[in-house]
Amino acid sequence: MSKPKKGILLVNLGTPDSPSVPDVKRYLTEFLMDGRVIDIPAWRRSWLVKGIIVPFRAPNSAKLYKEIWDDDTGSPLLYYSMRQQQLLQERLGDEYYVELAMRYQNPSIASALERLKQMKVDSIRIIPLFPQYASATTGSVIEKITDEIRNWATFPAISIVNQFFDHEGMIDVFAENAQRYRPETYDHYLFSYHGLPVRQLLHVDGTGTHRCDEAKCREQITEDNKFCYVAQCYATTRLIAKRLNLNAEAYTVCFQSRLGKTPWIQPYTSDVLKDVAARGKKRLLVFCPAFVSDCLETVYEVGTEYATEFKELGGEMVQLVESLNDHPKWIAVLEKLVYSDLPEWLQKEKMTV
Ligand SMILES: C=CC1=C(C)c2cc3[nH]c(cc4nc(cc5[nH]c(cc1n2)c(C)c5CCC(=O)O)C(CCC(=O)O)=C4C)c(C)c3C=C
Ligand SMILES: [Fe+2]
Ligand SMILES: [Fe+2]
Repeated sequence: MSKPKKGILLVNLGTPDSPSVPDVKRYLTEFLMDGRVIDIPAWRRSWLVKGIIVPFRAPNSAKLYKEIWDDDTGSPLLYYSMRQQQLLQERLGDEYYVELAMRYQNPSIASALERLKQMKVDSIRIIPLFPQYASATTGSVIEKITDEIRNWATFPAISIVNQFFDHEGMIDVFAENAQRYRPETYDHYLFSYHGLPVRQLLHVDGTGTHRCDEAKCREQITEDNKFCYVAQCYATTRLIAKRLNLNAEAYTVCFQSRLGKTPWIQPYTSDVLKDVAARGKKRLLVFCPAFVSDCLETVYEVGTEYATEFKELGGEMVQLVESLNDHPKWIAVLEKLVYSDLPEWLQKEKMTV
């Protein structure tokens, strides 16, 4: 019998094929028609997404995508995801086949799974590239993969990394990336995570018994909130802050990229900018630890939009700490996620983060 062949499937969110309006429309339609993203009845979602959100949003989103699109490498999200795939493949060697897929658009999950099937792999390790668990991201990737493989005649051994919000190596890379900006020279620090509609914070213990109790989730991960996105965002923050010796008054956790009129997780980053500017803070260092690759939401929303807004409010500068991208230590973390049977938080005796 030949050596075992192990398949690895990295999955990130997705990006349009190009910054043209038709490609952005196609991307937004697939993304927002996902029932885990816009979690309302299908007929209303279809009417809202196809009739209102996409026609009105796509031309503006296409302009923003043009701002971040590189002539040679295209979308930063796809570029860094491909680098992660390539570098992880180099680290793991030829016993492994590392595939990359995007939840929306290309390379598609169906095509990546088909390639793994054709390679006759014995196992598939699925790594959704979202440190903190959310139904709209990791949950959606798992649902989509399950749908795609439903009719396979034979299943290889399949395993999933469902969260890695407290991975020490990941925390180290964010802290190390901050060092190059001399963090001690800033007068406040933001940890700006992608937001979610509040109504999606149900089932935070996995049984449907508990919903998010934000006041508690800000403090600790427990048995009752171990799948809560908010609790995990605060836990990631505490660990990075500890690595950088930041005390609790020096930083604020906030949530960006709100869509629509329903309440999303608060505080909103745009409100926090106003608040810190009013408190006379001038120099902000901003971390975005929900993203493992730089993308529209980091490069443009934080690096350009929030930076401009903050200056208009009287601030001096906003510095974005780049994401994990192709940092060698991040690729080493991915390698550990390939090997580890249990996530770090399950290996600890008590959940103390
Ligand atoms: C942490 C990861 C993410 C969560 C959680 C998430 C939830 C979420 N997003 C939208 C709507 C949009 N998000 C958009 C872009 C975008 N979102 C993420 C990640 C998460 N989203 C990333 C990495 C990106 C950037 C992709 C890129 O190509 O660079 C967009 C598109 C851009 C725009 O038009 O503004 C939308 C729309 C919802 C509704 C949601 C939760 C329910
Ligand atoms: Fe998003
Ligand atoms: Fe919570």
